[in-house]
Amino acid sequence: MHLEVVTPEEMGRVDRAAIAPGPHAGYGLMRNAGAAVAGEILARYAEAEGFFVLCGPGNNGGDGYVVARLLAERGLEVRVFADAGPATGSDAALALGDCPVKPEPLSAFQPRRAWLVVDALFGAGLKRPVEGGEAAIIAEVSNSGLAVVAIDLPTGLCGLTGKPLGSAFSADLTVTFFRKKRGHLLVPGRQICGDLVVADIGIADSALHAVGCKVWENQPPLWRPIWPKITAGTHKYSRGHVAVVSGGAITTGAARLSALAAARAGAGAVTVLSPANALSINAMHLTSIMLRKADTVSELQAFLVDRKPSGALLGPGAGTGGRTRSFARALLDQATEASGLVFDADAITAFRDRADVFFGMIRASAGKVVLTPHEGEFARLFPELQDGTGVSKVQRAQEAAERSGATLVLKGFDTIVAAPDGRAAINVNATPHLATAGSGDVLSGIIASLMAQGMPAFEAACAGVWVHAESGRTFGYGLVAEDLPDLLPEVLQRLFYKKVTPSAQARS
Ligand SMILES: NC(=O)C1=CN([C@@H]2O[C@H](COP(=O)(O)OP(=O)(O)OC[C@H]3O[C@@H](n4cnc5c(N)ncnc54)[C@H](OP(=O)(O)O)[C@@H]3O)[C@@H](O)[C@H]2O)[C@@H](O)CC1
Ligand SMILES: Nc1ncnc2c1ncn2[C@@H]1O[C@H](COP(=O)(O)OP(=O)(O)O)[C@@H](O)[C@H]1O
Ligand SMILES: [K+]
Repeated sequence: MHLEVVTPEEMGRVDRAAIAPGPHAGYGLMRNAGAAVAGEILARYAEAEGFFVLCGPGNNGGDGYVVARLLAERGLEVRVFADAGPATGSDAALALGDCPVKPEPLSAFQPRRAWLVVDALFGAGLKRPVEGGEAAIIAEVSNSGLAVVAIDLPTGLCGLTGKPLGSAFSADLTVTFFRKKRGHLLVPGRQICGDLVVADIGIADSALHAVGCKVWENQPPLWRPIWPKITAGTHKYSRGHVAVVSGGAITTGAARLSALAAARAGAGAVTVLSPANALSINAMHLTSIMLRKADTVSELQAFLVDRKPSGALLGPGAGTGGRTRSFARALLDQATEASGLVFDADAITAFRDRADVFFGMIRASAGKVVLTPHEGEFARLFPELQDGTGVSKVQRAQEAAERSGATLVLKGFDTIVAAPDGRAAINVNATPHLATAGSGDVLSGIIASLMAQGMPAFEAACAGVWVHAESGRTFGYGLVAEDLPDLLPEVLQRLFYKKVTPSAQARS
């Protein structure tokens, strides 16, 4: 499985590198692309009574002419619609020349029951909002309810941002080539694409080297090889010790959710640091998790010196005032290279008017730092990068990571993890069932735990986001945040399952 996710511009560079060898290599790739699309159509829509192929003026339209030819050569009923023809001498012009079906104008299009629409209007070359004749035909097809197969990208979907540019098709199936594009995975693009198939059209993997892609789909191969190992010599503190800062008497639940999640994710010891006024309520609800009083910075510092936790989490239920800010400073100041620090929820909001101070503290810290904002919290620290600016969610997270010096987890259905060095991952296994109070507290606890166990920040964040989402999917309807930590063992068994025979002796 290839996990790189490219931009349309990067794909263009890959295409150009692939077609450099000869004058007809471009048309060769186009024929392969069209054959891949036709193959998927025949496999999935064999019962269609006919095929409308809508072709644009560029190479996406060229792919469409290839599909039309291949379907027509099988004796199937095919009608092609196009307004502007391809540029003379282009690959698309060669494809049109080989196509036995004469194009009709878009205005002649009329839906017919049981026919399939093949969308080859615009793909990676979409440059401006879709309007006019193309917008009209998109509306007509949408109203007709006919199934749509999109070539490369549904027309109107921006392959970079995942957002529509003007009118856009909603496809049932999208067939793209070589690698997924960001717009296929970001919302709403992911929904607009329908099923997504990535076809091999003969471009060598090495063509990616020149592009230096640093964005991946978040899947276990990215981080499973460095998931913390346990052996016969492991003891509880060598598995990582996580400190979770609790809020006051009526906001303690969030920290306990995080603490339990940290323990379930493998930390050998977890301590809740509680204000005096919440000690008894925390004590009543904690069993394997330890508890220590920490009202002041000096009490926190004494704990850090005394117990040397390898991870800490500040934010869930912590409050947005001076205690949270001074605790953040103490954690960052005393961190070593082995320390993993997560700042979530209130710890992010506490710095809303002092973002640059916070970023300065993060940069000066020796620790591995992860910030886990949802869009609202993100906008408080990075108002100029908030959603709606036309910039993709991947780029917003990358810029925020670079600016803050922390690994960013920008949450949502399409959570982005971005490292300050430009690496980023797009998560794809979340379920809307995760939209429940406290679910983010569980996530931050898992990430703190994985860093405390030695994982680097980017991989810990990617792994945490994936197992958190997988837990949500495993439960489904009725999920509340309390369920998530208890689902982690099942998810981790599936992830690391090893067959054990009855006579096998344990070696590790
Ligand atoms: N070897 C390869 O390269 C391979 C590429 N492949 C295929 O090529 C596709 C990319 O092709 P592409 O670059 O020609 O872009 P494409 O999506 O056809 O659109 C460009 C045209 O549309 C126009 N236009 C844009 N927006 C518009 C709008 N809103 N409203 C109206 N017009 C608009 C734009 O006009 P212009 O701005 O130049 O005036 C230009 O004429 C890719 O998606 C894949 O399917 C495969 O064959 C595999 C091998
Ligand atoms: N619609 C959704 N689809 C998938 N995941 C979601 C959705 N809404 C929220 N989530 C996930 O649920 C978690 C919620 O975190 P957050 O908003 O911080 O909640 P809380 O503060 O209540 O703990 C995040 O991991 C987020 O990515
Ligand atoms: K298309």
